[in-house]
This record gives sequence, C-alpha cells and structure tokens, in this order.
Amino acid sequence: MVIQCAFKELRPYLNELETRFGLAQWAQNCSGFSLHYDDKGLSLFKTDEPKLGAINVDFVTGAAAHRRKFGGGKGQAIAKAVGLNKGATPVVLDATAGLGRDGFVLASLGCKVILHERHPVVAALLYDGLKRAYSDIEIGLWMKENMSLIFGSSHTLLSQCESMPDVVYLDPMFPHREKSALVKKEMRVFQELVGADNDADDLLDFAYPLASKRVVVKRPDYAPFLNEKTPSMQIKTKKNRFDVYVKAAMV
Ligand SMILES: C[S@@+](CC[C@H](N)C(=O)[O-])C[C@H]1O[C@@H](n2cnc3c(N)ncnc32)[C@H](O)[C@@H]1O
Repeated sequence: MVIQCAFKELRPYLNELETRFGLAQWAQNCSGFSLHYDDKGLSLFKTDEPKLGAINVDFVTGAAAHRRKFGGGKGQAIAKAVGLNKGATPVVLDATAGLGRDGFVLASLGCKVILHERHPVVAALLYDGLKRAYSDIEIGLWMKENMSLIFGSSHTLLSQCESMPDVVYLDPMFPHREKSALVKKEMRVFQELVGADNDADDLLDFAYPLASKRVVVKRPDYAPFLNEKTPSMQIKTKKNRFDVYVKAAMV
C-alpha cells in the first residue's frame, strides 16, 4: 500500500499517523490500496477501482453536518435501540467503531461516545476525522467532550475498562449477500480491507458484563444472532436490525 502526502509540510503529521497506528508495517502486507494525505485530510483509495473515489472521515461538513442539524431525532431505530426514546443520554461504548458514523449519530443525539477500532487504516482515518473536528470552531469543543477514540481490539479493551458504560454498541462486519455492484462503495472497500470479523461472537461475552444498561448489536436482517444469543428485543429497519440485550432500565 502506498502512503503519501500532497506537500512536504504535511509529512510530520503523516509520520505521526504511521507511528501511532503502525501503518508502515501494515502497508507492506496490503496491496490494492493507497492512503493520501492533503489539506482535506487523510483519504483511502482502492487503486484498481479509482471510480469509487476517496473514503475519508468528515464530521464537520456534508452529510454529517446535515445529520447533526436535521437528523432523524430520537424516533429513529438506532436511538430507540440504545434507549434514547426514554429521555436518557447514556455513555455509549462503540466497540466496533469503523468510520464512526453510528457513533456520530449517537453523539449528535446527546450520548457521550467512546470509540474502539482495531484496524490500523480505519483507526487512522477515524483519528484524522476526529482531529479535524476537534479543531473546528463550531463543533470542536462539543466533539472533544463527546467523542473519543481508543485504538485497539475490544477483545482486549473491554476486559480492561475501568468504568462501566451504560451501553455497549456492536456493529461487526458481516459478509454481504448482495452482488458487489449493489453494495455501497464504502462497504465494498471495507469488505476487502477489513474482511469479515469472524471473531465477533466473542464480543457479546465481553460486552454484556461491562454494560450497565444494555448491549445493542447491529446486524443485517439475514444475519444470525451474535453468538446465537436471543436478544431481549429487536428493532428492525429496511435492511438491518438492532438486537437489544437489556440488563437494566434506562433512566
Ligand atoms: C461494520 S464496521 C462498523 C461501522 C460503524 N458502525 C459505522 O457506523 O461507521 C465494523 C468495524 O469494527 C471493527 N472491529 C471489529 N471487531 C473489532 C474489535 N474486536 N475491536 C475493535 N474494532 C473491531 C472493524 O475493524 C470495522 O472497522
């Protein structure tokens, strides 16, 4: 994998990312992708499919800004799954953060969100998006208070947590059933870059004792329950469902 920056002035920051996330070591074993850093931030490209364009994390403008200002509110499925329709604003540990989209929706709805991501490239993209958001004049302070990232595997991190979050949120990768052309560009790149999270079943066993109120698992509608454990309730959307494992009432 090629890792490059647009101007030499940007090199120190790229070096910091390479060190923090071990990108250089990872790049040796990964072909077909490139990481490019310029004044818009860090972007990932799939080199054999340039038409897919850049994948990066932008919490400040575009879709994220729109969602923050005009998003679906506490009536949307993810909010109900986490328990926000009961007026609570829980601490949520998003143990499979990805690019932080769900985490950002939850933060926009009033949750404090701690993100865990173990894939070096995904974590670097997320870190870069958070860093740019932290320095934004409008949302910087709020982002710093409500969204933070820990790089590492939740298989280890969940057992080391010192305080109990109200909710642990899980959205591991699951093989897509649809033909690849139909799958959203980001999901296609993720499937190739990250692969299937075949060890995801174990996460429920780490998450359940840790959460004080509930564990929420996002699954495609055709996926089996995580670790074959039947949830307390389900909230369904068109293509996904949220399996909710309730431990205590939200207050
Ligand atoms: C489907 S994506 C999550 C998408 C995310 N919900 C979003 O809205 O952007 C799954 C992510 O979980 C990460 N992941 C899976 N198992 C993990 C673990 N044990 N610890 C940390 N991250 C994990 C994968 O690397 C991948 O980036």
